[in-house]
This record gives sequence, C-alpha cells and structure tokens, in this order.
Amino acid sequence: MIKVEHVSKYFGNDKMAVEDISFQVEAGETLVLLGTSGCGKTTTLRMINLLLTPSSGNIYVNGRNIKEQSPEILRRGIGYVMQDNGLFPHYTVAENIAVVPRLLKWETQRIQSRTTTLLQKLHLPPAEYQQAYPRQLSGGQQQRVGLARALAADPPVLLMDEPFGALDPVTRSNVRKEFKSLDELQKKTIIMVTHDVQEAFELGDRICLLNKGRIQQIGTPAALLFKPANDFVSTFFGSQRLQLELQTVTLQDIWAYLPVQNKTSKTGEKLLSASTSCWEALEVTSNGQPLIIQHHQENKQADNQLLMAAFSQYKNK
Ligand SMILES: Nc1ncnc2c1ncn2[C@@H]1O[C@H](COP(=O)(O)OP(=O)(O)OP(=O)(O)O)[C@@H](O)[C@H]1O
Repeated sequence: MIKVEHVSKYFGNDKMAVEDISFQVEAGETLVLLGTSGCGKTTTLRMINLLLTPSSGNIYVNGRNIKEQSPEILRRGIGYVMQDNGLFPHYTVAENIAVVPRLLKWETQRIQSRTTTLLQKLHLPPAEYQQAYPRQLSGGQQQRVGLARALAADPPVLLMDEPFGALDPVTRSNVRKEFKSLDELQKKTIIMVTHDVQEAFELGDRICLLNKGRIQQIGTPAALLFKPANDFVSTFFGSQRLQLELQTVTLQDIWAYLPVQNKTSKTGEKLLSASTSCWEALEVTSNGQPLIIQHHQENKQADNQLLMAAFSQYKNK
C-alpha cells in the first residue's frame, strides 16, 4: 500500500534529516514511527503526502509513484492528523469536517450526514458540537474533530503526527483507547508518529525505530523487545522494558509453563482468555484474586507468582 524506497532528505546542502530509509506498510496495517526528538519522524511522514519533497529515493502509494501525481490529488486519498489538530479557528466544527468533502464537491446532504455520523462515532453529540468553534472545545475534543476531518472523505490512508501529543496523560490514554476501538480506523493503512513508547506499543502492528535519521529496526513490538537488531534498540526502552514485555507477552505465550486446572471457575475466580496480556492478568492477580485461563477447552490456573514464574521461563527458553 505504501512503499518507501531508499529515501533521503537534506535541508539545504548538508543538513541531513533522513538518510536512506526504506519500508513498506501493508493495507490495513498500522506502522508507528518511533524515536527521540529530531530523529526524522515528521520529515518522513510529511514526504509521504508531499508536504516535503524527498532529496532522493521513491515513495509509492497504492502502487503509484507520488512524484507522478499532483500533491492535491494525492492528498485527497490521504487523511492527515496533526499534533496541534490544525483546525481552522474561524470555521465551526461542521465546517472544519466538511473541508475535503467540499473540495470533492459532495452534495450538502451527504456532507451533513457524514459529519453527523463521524461526530456520533467520536462521542461528540452533533446537536451540541457541530456549530461550536474549536476554541470552545477541550484539547481532547479538538483532537477528535481533527480526526473526524481527516476521516471525512474516507481516505484509505491516514498519516498521524503525534495525534495525542498535546493532551494531558489521562485524556491522552482515554482518547487513545477510543481511537483504537473506532471502526473507521480498522481497515485504514496508518502511519503514526510518536516519541511515546507506550503509545507505539499500544497502537502499532509494527514499529519503525529511528535514530539520527536512520532506521534502526522495523518489526513487531515483540521483535523489538526480544530480538533487537543492535545495541541502540536493546537499550532504547530503558526502565520501561519489563512493563512493555509483560504487555506484549500473552497468557497464550506462557501457556506451556502454567499448571493445568481440571475445573471450571468458581466464585471469586476471574476467567480470562488466553489472548490477555500478562500485564492485564497481573492487574487481576495483584489484589490476591486467582484466575482461570481458558484456551482450546483446557483450563489453567494462575496467581501472581505462577504468572511471573511462567513469564520468566518463557523469556529464558
Ligand atoms: N525545515 C527544516 N529546515 C532545516 N532543518 C529541518 C527542517 N525540518 C526539520 N529539520 C531538521 O531535520 C531533523 C529531523 O526533524 P524532524 O522534525 O523530522 O524530527 P522528529 O523526529 O519529527 O522530531 P520531533 O519529535 O521533535 O518532532 C532535525 O534535526 C530538524 O532540526
């Protein structure tokens, strides 16, 4: 769906922002560009919708080299969500959402109906919000409108630049969960920029970790944790590593190391599916509550200690 081939970007003659990066994002996949400030994430993202022109290399969207398309036409198929939401302050919420559909000359009724649908899905009751101006909304609400605007014409591709960056940690975590469960996003091909490791692990099917304009590793969250490509990757997660590992490894992964339980759950025991992460399971057992896990008609039992012991065995296998 998106193919980036040996792309470099220099500002002026010698300011290297991105050097020889290549990656591919499949249809329906979410790739997160992760890295510390200045590593080239935003530059990479902005080259894909031609807000910046690569100094060398090629980018293909849906099989077509973007060089061969006009930026305006290209961008109609690519939604773009900015960190500061980029809403027009003198447009109402409804007018902001209608920007691309108007460019596409949709009929008024179709625009209205699409706006209403999106506002409902994003938990902004249309009667209350469609005539409001951005300044009358909270940061989280503005960010939702920014997303609604990017989704309005149902583009197959979505580029998101630190979409939750301006929000406080609690709002950030809530809006992130909402984004994750939004049906409109399920089939989109998404490239998202963040410097927040938690966010990258929560939302990315794969993560592309950058440093100083170069790709260090691209892979699933589990691959970056358990099969780091180099020292930079293995030290990048620092003190967050254990939590990330527990969030990434599921009860199914540690199944072989848990004791069998030949009974169904009884009162006081929580029943979890094997796709639950070890982290979520520990949240249950940390208050002393044992749990039963179900997988392929087999039950296993676990408490805090059993979970951690099985996790250690899995890691050392
Ligand atoms: N217009 C520009 N002119 C000159 N240098 C630039 C320009 N835009 C970005 N750079 C430089 O290119 C490098 C990569 O910047 P970029 O914004 O892509 O990084 P980033 O990883 O997105 O950082 P942040 O997380 O802080 O947004 C940085 O060193 C930056 O200073």
